Amino acid sequence: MSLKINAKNEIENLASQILFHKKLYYKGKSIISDAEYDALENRLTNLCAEHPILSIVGYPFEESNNKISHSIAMLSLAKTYSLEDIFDFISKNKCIAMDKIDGMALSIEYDENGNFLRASTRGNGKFGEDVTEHVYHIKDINKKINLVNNDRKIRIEIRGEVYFPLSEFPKFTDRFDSFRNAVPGTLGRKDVEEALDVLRILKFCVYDVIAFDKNNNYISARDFSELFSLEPDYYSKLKFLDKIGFYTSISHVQEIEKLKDLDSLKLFLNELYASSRDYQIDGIVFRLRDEIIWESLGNTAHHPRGSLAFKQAGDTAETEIQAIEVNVGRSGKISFRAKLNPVYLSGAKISYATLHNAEFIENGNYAVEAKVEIIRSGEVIPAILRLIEPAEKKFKLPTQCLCSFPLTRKGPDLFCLENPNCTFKDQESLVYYVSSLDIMGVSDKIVLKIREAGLVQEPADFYKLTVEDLLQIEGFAQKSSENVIAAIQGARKIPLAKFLTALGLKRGGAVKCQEVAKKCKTLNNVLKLKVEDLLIEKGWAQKSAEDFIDSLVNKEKIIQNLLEFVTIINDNSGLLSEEQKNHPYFGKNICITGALSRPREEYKAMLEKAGAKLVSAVSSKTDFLVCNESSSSSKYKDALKHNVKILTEAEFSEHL
Ligand SMILES: NC(=O)c1ccc[n+]([C@@H]2O[C@H](COP(=O)([O-])OP(=O)(O)OC[C@H]3O[C@@H](n4cnc5c(N)ncnc54)[C@H](O)[C@@H]3O)[C@@H](O)[C@H]2O)c1
Ligand SMILES: [Zn+2]
Repeated sequence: MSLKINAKNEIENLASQILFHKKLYYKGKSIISDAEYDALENRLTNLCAEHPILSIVGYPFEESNNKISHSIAMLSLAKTYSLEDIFDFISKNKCIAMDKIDGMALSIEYDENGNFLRASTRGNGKFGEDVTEHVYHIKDINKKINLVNNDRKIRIEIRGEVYFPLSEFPKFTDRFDSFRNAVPGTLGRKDVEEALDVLRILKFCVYDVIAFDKNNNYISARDFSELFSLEPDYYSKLKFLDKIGFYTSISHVQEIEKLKDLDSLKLFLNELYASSRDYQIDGIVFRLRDEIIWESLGNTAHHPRGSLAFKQAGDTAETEIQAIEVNVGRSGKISFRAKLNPVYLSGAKISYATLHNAEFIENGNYAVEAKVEIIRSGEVIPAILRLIEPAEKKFKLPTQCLCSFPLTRKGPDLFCLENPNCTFKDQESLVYYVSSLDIMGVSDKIVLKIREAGLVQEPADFYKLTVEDLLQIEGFAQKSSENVIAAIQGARKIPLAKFLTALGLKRGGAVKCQEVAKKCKTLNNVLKLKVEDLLIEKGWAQKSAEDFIDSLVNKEKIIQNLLEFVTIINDNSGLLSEEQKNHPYFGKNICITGALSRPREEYKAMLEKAGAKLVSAVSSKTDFLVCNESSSSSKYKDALKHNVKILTEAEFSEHL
C-alpha cells in the first residue's frame, strides 16, 4: 500500500517537474541539461507510460489571440540515446540521416500562386502563435515560390527550423544568454520593429513540405510525387525543395547505405557530429526514405512513427568535490557551487559545477570529498548528475550569510533577509563597478552572467577571472571569453575619481567623487578623510558626509583587495565634465530605431557617457532620431511630424 502511495507521489512529482522545465525550456530559459530533462521523462515512462504529460507536444506561448490552427498537427520526434535502437531502426527500413537543428519549428504557408501567406510556431502542436509579421523580415524565408506545373492550384506549407547562425552570435551576447533563447526571444517579441536586426540574420532550414488541393484536402505522398514528377522518396523531396529555393541542409543529409554493425554506425555518427555547420544541433534525425511507407505508418499523439532522433548524452566525468562555495544572489538567495578536482569535459576544463540550492545538497548528500558524476551538454553550466560515493562527513549548511547575519530557510532555499545592508547581495554594485569603469565590450549583461555563475563576489574577483572560467558559462565562446578577459585586464589603471565612483559609495555619485578626488589628489588622502573635512566643502550636509565616510569605511576591505590588481592614477578630474559639456549630444534626447550595425546597448552606453538621454518614443522634445532608412514606422512618421532631425547611423556615430 505505502509503496503504491510512494510511486503515486513520485509520478506526481515527476509530472510537475517535467511541466516546470518544459515551460522554462520553450521560453529559452532552461536551467537543466537535456540529458537531465530526458532522465525525468524516462523515469516517468517507466512508472506510468500512459501519463498524459508525456504526450504533450511543446508548450504554448502565453495566452494570446493570435493563434493559428495547424491543419496537420506539428508533432515532436521520438528520441533515443541508444545506438542499438538506431541500428534496429535503420536495419528494418531504408533511411536517411539529417541534422536535428536546435532552433524553433515554423510552419510557412503559401497560397495557390506561391505567395507567402502566413507563418506560425509549433505551439502545442495543434495551435501555434502567428508570427507572420516577424517572418516578413526573415530574409532567408522566401516570400514567393515558383511551383512549375501547378495546374491543380495546390497550396503548400513548408515546415522547418528557424535558427540563429552561430557565427553571428558573438555580436549579440549582451542581448541573449544563449542561442536557444535568441530565437524564441525574438519571435516572441510583440514589437517587431525592435527585433529587426535579429530577424534579418535568422536562417531557416526546411525539412518538410505538405500540400493541399483547391478544396483544402491533404495531398498524399503518392499524389504529391506524381504531381511534381518525383520519386516518392524523402531525398527527392528535399532536392525538390532545394530547387524551388529553400535551404534544406541537404549537404548534411546522408543516405545510409551499408552499416554492418554498431561500430560502423558509431563511426558514421561521429563523422556527422564532427562536420562543421553554422548552427547548433541537438541530435541526428533518422527518417524512412520511402515517403509512402512513412506516411502509412502515421503518428502517435506525440510523434510520427517513421522518424527517430538520436540524441547524444552530454559528456560526463567523475571527480571529487574539493569545496562547497556559497554565493549570495540578488534578493539574498543563497546558491551553492562545488569546486571540483578539475577534469576535462567536451574540450573544456571544468573546475566548478552548480549545486543549485540547500535542498539539492541535502537530498543528494553532497559534501566536501564526495565523489560525483558531472555532466556538460553544451547548454548549461556543468551540473552534478549524481553522487558516486558519499563523503565521510556530511556537509553542514551555513546558518549565517557571508555578512554574518543569520540565514532564513524558505522551501528549498536559504536567504539572507535580516541584513538590509548586506553588501554580498548587492549584485548591482558589481555591475556598477564594471559599467562605471567603461570597460569596452563588457556589458552589464555579461557582468550579471559572470556574477550569476558564481565567479565573482567582489570587484577584485574580476581581475582573477580566466578564459577557462568564462568558457564554463553558457554563451561564452573562446573568442568572446578572450575579449572579455583582455578588456578587464586592459583596464587596470584607473583615475581616482572614476575609481571612487565605481565603488558605488553612498552619496558618492560621479560629480561628488570628482570633487573629492580634486580635493584629495590621492586615494590615501581620500581614505584619511573625516566628516568635518567634507563639511567645509560646498554641497555636503552632515548626513551626506556621514553616509559617504561610513560607506568608504565599510568598503575598506573591498578597496584593499582591489589595490592588489589596479593602479590608481592621481587626480586629473574636472577634465571629464568639460569634455562632456562640449559634446554635441550633451543634454540631448535621442531616439534610435530599426536595425543598426552595432548592438543598441553599445550606443546606449556611449550616449550616456556623452551626457545624452536615450528616449524610446519621438516627440517634440526629441532632438534626434537615428535611423538607417526611411520607413513607415511610427517613430519615423513622428520625427517628420515634429521636425526632429533624422540622422543615419553613420552621421550619428561620427560624434561618438
Ligand atoms: N533542458 C530542459 O529543461 C528541457 C525541457 C523540455 C524539453 N527539453 C528537450 O527538448 C526536446 C523535446 O522537445 P521538442 O518536443 O520540442 O522537440 P524534439 O526534440 O522532440 O524535436 C522535434 C522538433 O525537432 C525539430 N527538428 C529539427 N530538425 C528536424 C528534422 N530534420 N526533422 C524533423 N524535426 C526537426 C523540429 O522543430 C521539431 O518540432 C528534448 O530533446 C528535451 O531534452 C529540454
Ligand atoms: Zn548577507
